[in-house]
Amino acid sequence: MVFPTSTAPPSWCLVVPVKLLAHAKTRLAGLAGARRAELALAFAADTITAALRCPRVVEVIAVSDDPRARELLTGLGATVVPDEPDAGLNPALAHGAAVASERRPACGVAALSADLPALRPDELARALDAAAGHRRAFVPDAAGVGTTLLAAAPRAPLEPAFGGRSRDRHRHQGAYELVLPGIDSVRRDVDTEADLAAALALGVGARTAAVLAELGGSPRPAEP
Ligand SMILES: Nc1nc2c(ncn2[C@@H]2O[C@H](COP(=O)(O)OP(=O)(O)OP(=O)(O)O)[C@@H](O)[C@H]2O)c(=O)[nH]1
Ligand SMILES: C=C(OP(=O)(O)O)C(=O)O
Repeated sequence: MVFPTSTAPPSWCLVVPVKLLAHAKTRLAGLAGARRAELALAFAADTITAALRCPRVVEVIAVSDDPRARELLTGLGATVVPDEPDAGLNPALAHGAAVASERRPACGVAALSADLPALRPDELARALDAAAGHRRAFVPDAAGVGTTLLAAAPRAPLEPAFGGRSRDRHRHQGAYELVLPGIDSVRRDVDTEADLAAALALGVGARTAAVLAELGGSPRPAEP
């Protein structure tokens, strides 16, 4: 997207939900065994590292009660807030969005899945730039069933409806569906071993690559 020279591109505050690692990525238990929590944390860390490198992103707010996640993600530069009201994914996202709006009232707020280990900052910028023209907009996941990014303009309510077939839910709510070329890494969430193979083909971040290497694979890290 081209912005007039006198106008800065819109800035965004991202909200990234990270549930207790012991309960995360259960569909990867066969692959990761006892390292499943480690792998879930690596996904979140790579997602947030890429998000923080995106020039449109001024702050990443991780919503998590997991002590290991809180420590690592704070060290990466995220702002970490408690998982309130402790009522599941969408209430956690609404809480993070409220914190984001209070801290950054001039910014758009976008919820981003924590399981995007191949995420690239330039592709995230492309998606956020496309979202900027809309009150609410979303990116469907690679399978076309769920959602990986839900964005709201400054002062617009986020109204997250993630979980299961959230693509249909967000569409029926009236959020604009972003259908764009060149955002594969934003859409590539990883729930299953097949998803992970697809993410590896795109190139995963360093922390995911390291955990997979310890598990015996030979992943291809993403370009910096
Ligand atoms: N803070 C917070 N994040 C959540 C909660 N539930 C899910 N998430 C996050 O939402 C995203 C999607 O999570 P799910 O699909 O429910 O679970 P998952 O751990 O990815 O995978 P499965 O165990 O295979 O279902 C991930 O980033 C999770 O960390 C919650 O109650 N609180
Ligand atoms: C929560 C979601 O993702 P998943 O369950 O696929 O991780 C979603 O797509 O709304």
